[in-house]
Amino acid sequence: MRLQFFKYQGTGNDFVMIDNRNNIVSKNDTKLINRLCDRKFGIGADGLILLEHPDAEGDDFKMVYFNADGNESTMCGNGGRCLVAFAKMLGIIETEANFTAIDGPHKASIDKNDIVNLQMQNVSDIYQSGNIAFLDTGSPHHIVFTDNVNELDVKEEGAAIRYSTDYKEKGTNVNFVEKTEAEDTFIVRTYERGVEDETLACGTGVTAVAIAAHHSNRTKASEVKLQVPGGSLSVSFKADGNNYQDVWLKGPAKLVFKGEIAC
Ligand SMILES: N[C@@H](CCC[C@H](N)C(=O)O)C(=O)O
Repeated sequence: MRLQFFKYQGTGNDFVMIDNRNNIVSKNDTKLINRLCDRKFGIGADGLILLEHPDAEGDDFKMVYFNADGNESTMCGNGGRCLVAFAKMLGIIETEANFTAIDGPHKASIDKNDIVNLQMQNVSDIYQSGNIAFLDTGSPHHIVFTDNVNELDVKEEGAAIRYSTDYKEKGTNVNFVEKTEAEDTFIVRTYERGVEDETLACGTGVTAVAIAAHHSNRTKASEVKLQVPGGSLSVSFKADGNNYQDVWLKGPAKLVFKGEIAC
């Protein structure tokens, strides 16, 4: 069988996209999904996303996300943004989208330059102690504020935290963050669970970083700019004490190529 796929990237976080409205891919086929994401034996990607018919009334589509290891996982912010661009390319939406992912409903908009603004879940549960924070923005994120982010071995240091006894059950994503000279701008490098390596960007990760930076008074901005190895993202929110609402993740989402693969 030959499978039609589309490859997208959002600030270098890359995804295989499959239109699964006819159930051509089984969600239990971990081996196949892992192989499609493999950079030597497959297409190559940090994750794979199935676009499916919506379950919820008023939705345009449903998002089902898998990490590169082939396992279904929690929310992917950059993947959600890329899925909106994919839905536009398929003619399912024009400039606005409503869809449901594993963490609940999302709204999004896309402009003529493929800049996608995606509403993320509200956050109120934030652990913060010194240079460390932990919060869930649809996916779990451990955050380390540091002053030498570009000198770190993110794969080695991220893995040590991800597999530590604190997180051993489910694991976590790990973000290393440095504040720039600008009051509202941070540099972020992320180790992703399920990829088990540094990726060029992580949407739920930068969302967590923006909220943690504001919560710990590292910035007063309610629109935070994040510089990641793959480009620039921004996160805006309304803060009321520990409650972060109306949280939006914004940045580019681009088609890289499309093709067919034997499987
Ligand atoms: N790249 C993602 C996060 C994907 C999920 C993560 N790997 C996990 O399993 O928690 C993003 O853009 O948010």
